[in-house]
Amino acid sequence: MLVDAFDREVSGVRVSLTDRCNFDCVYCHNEGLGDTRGPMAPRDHEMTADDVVRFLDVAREFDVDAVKFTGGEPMLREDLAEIVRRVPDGMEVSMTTNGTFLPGRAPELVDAGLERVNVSLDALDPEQFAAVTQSGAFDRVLEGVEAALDAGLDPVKLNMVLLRETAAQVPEMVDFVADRPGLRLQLLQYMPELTGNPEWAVDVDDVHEWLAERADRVETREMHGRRRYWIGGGSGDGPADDGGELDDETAGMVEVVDPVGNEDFCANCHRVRVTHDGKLKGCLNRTDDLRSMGEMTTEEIRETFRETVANRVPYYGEYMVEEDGEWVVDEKYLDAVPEPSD
Ligand SMILES: Nc1nc2c(ncn2[C@@H]2O[C@H](COP(=O)(O)OP(=O)(O)OP(=O)(O)O)[C@@H](O)[C@H]2O)c(=O)[nH]1
Ligand SMILES: C[S@@+](CC[C@H](N)C(=O)[O-])C[C@H]1O[C@@H](n2cnc3c(N)ncnc32)[C@H](O)[C@@H]1O
Ligand code: SF4
Ligand code: SF4
Repeated sequence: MLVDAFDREVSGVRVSLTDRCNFDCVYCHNEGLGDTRGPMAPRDHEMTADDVVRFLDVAREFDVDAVKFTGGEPMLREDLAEIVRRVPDGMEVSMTTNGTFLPGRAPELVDAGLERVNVSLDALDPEQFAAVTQSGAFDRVLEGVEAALDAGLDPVKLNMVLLRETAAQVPEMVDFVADRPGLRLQLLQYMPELTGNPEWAVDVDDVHEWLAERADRVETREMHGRRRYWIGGGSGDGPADDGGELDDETAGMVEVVDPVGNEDFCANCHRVRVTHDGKLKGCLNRTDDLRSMGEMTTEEIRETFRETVANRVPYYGEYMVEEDGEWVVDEKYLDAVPEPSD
């Protein structure tokens, strides 16, 4: 496995299959690339299925054992099932999607080898959902969640971005997953680094505190040091913290993804990203470290992957340092990486 200069092994890759999307969420970071484009926009700069598979074969050579397909909206790729089917053995295959295309297509993806899915759902109130996603597809997303569960993709994680406008929906969302075996909730701290509007964020410490009061068990994931709260699902004599057993099948699980200004999160980051047009990216938040894989020959991919890992640095605490309470780019990185040519 490749290891960067900060002792972080690279065990996962996140592949953006397109920068097109049928939604236009107000907060979207598009995996660090700015605005998404419309679903019908030209696709000629997207990696082909063969490119994606060649890349994954190289990643597997380097012992990467998980791939996440994302975007834009990855399900706009009509060849998605083919790509999933051709993922090399030994890699867990998951996808993050807005869910609208899961009805009707979930079974074929499972058949092709998809193991997990995260579905973005920012509110249970249709009007708030429409305001955030700038789309009216709320019912369709709920159908997508059902389709994923029916196809056996559980646990299905619902991704909810924590915004001031929708934060009041968190308790309802927690109940929603706690009442429904097979569902989990990820509360995503709003990341303003690439999208601005820091005033949209809520204080994530308050969210942790609120969850800790309700949780029967709290655990910390090695990946990013993320905290998980298990709610409900006590059996035996009482709640788990009173000596009863906690049943993971019936308990609701809520994970908080809180990267903003979080040095521990970055110190435990094991992922490299791939843009839809075939560039490697060592950090979600950076646009100055993109490396083109050129014609995407196996040798070019190998070389670019090695270089990307060798140059990866934790964003908070290394690339960004705190000065007088403000995060600023450490001077030594100001001219570190030239913009790649296409
Ligand atoms: N800054 C930062 N944010 C991340 C990182 N990974 C995930 N996130 C945030 O979490 C969001 C949801 O991520 P998902 O694509 O659903 O995947 P995930 O939750 O990281 O992955 P799994 O737990 O494996 O399903 C991302 O869009 C980011 O906002 C990361 O490495 N760095
Ligand atoms: C960029 S989307 C791509 C996949 C798919 N279109 C979807 O929405 O699930 C991946 C995830 O990023 C999250 N996301 C986008 N912009 C964000 C931001 N500024 N802060 C936190 N999460 C964000 C979305 O909510 C979604 O769960
Ligand atoms: S659905 Fe995903 S890619 Fe599309 S705008 Fe929303 S967050 Fe961005
Ligand atoms: S280094 Fe930090 S900000 Fe960058 S991708 Fe990893 S966890 Fe996210």
